Amino acid sequence: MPQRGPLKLEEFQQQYKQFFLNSIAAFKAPAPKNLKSAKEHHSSEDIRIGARVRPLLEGEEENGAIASVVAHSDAGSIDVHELRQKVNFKPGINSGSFHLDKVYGPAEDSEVLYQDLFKPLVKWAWDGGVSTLFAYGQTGSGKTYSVNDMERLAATELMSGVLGGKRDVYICVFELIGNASYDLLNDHRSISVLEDSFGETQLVGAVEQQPTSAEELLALIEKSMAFRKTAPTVKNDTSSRSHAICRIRIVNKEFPDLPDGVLYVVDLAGSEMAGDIKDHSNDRMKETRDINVSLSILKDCIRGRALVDGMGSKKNKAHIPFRSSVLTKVLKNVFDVKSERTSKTAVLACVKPNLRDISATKNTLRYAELLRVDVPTPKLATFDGNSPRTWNNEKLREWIEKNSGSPSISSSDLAPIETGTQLLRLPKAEFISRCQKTPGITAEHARTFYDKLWKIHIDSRATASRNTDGESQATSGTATPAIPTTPFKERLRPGMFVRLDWSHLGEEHNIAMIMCPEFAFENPPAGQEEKEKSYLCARISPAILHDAYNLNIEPLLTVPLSRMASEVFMEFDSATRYYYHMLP
Ligand SMILES: Nc1ncnc2c1ncn2[C@@H]1O[C@H](COP(=O)(O)OP(=O)(O)OP(=O)(O)O)[C@@H](O)[C@H]1O
Repeated sequence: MPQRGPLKLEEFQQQYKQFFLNSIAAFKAPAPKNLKSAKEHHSSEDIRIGARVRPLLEGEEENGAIASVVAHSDAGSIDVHELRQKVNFKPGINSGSFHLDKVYGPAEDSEVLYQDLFKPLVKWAWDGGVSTLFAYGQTGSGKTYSVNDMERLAATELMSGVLGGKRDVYICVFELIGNASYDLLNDHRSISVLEDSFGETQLVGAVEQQPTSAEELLALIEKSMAFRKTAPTVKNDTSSRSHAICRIRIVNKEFPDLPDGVLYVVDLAGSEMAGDIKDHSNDRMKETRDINVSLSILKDCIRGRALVDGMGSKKNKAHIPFRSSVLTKVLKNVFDVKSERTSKTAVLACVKPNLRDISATKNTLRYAELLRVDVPTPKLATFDGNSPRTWNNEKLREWIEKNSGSPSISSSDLAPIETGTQLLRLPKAEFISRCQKTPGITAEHARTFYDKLWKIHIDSRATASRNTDGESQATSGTATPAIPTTPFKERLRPGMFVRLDWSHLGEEHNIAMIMCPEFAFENPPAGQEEKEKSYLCARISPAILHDAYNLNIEPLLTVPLSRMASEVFMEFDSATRYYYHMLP
């Protein structure tokens, strides 16, 4: 019977189910658009973006749900199909494909996902690095299910001793709701996220537990989940309305002075679409908006970090707005480009297969695709014997054999495939344990060799930056020397921050930004030329955020040169619109 008027969506989907399934079977995905040459571009090695399509659940199948998402694990792509009613009331199909680093279909179990995506992160943290797994997706898409399985498998690996070496494991689990944070291992007590004077994020008031077996570790994770705030949403009756963060800190007992490994597992709050929140209370609407804003900032941070890693030496020029949300502030050492530690990140976008949820699925996959940043494949710079960053594996191995003392460290144990840059990125504990695979190499010997490699690297960077400064001076022809060793009073310029030697201003208020010389716009009064040179300066004052400062244009201070004590380095964060101290 030809259709004469519009059908209700559910009826329409059921009536044309077979047409839809046939169209899906006949669909051939087009080649991805804008595919850049693999030689010139690659997705970041340290940030892997994957997606998992969960199976249709029993109840969903009984209710006539239609699977409309097809995962192609080999090709790393997911096809998404939408059944639509044309203007003439006939059925049509809209299909599209998303391309990610890894894709897992409904038939693939969590073990495959663990081996592929999460196990390398667990090993990285065990070796002293920073690793993070994010699970993201619509409510009810399987985030908690996947995260629980990853934690279970990781707990067994971390506590069974198979990873080698002696470590103590500490766990802390907390949740973030808006700007508030709560300890999930300590009766849901409130905790504070603060940055200390070393720039490290501290969870003040959070309790860390030290499990001694996989069972204890899992029991703690389970206990924490019971405290997690849940409230019913339209899509999932026990939807998580908070970001839950499980932080596992791994202390290397053999080298306690080395930085601890950190493994974060972040079960992000379910994202909801406008249609799903229309019946919510104002509080719930605000909560949902906060969640969506924090997910958007997280996206900027993950993309920013991938771009920075891909840009290499230009990294100080990039801005990553990690201070803009509590979630990304907590994960500062994952995103802060000034942190010398290399971090590895995996994102798992979880989606439902149902036709009914296709819009949310497309949003999730679009978000995941945005996180996957193609970066230029680094070209190895011209070989320089004094710069490890320019060494390919062959040159690096030659150098190791000749320079690692007696007995010499086996280069095939220390750097079987790595280039100089890759070896420099290894966590120190991993470097030492690789050296110790050579018989007769002590930890002391390995440490000294690590320091030797790093000394050459740092010297080569200092030389390069001196050369660059020299070049920029020569090309700009400016008389102002750019080398930091020049006394700051000889290179004053508008925008420079200086600490003032005026005790009455107080510790926190004695920094100012130079605007211009005192008589930049008018002639000095007669006799004034003879006096000491002064500058108009704008003072900065502490803001409400910790360690943040405001710039006060009014009233300007007139500061004589003799009252300027030292240069201060500050950076402007456009997201919070505050200034922060930074290292020179
Ligand atoms: N891969 C899977 N295999 C079988 N069942 C799954 C799978 N993934 C999820 N499920 C089931 O789907 C339902 C929803 O999953 P889950 O609670 O993990 O969703 P969620 O994304 O964490 O939702 P929310 O954000 O609302 O907490 C659960 O009943 C879970 O057991």
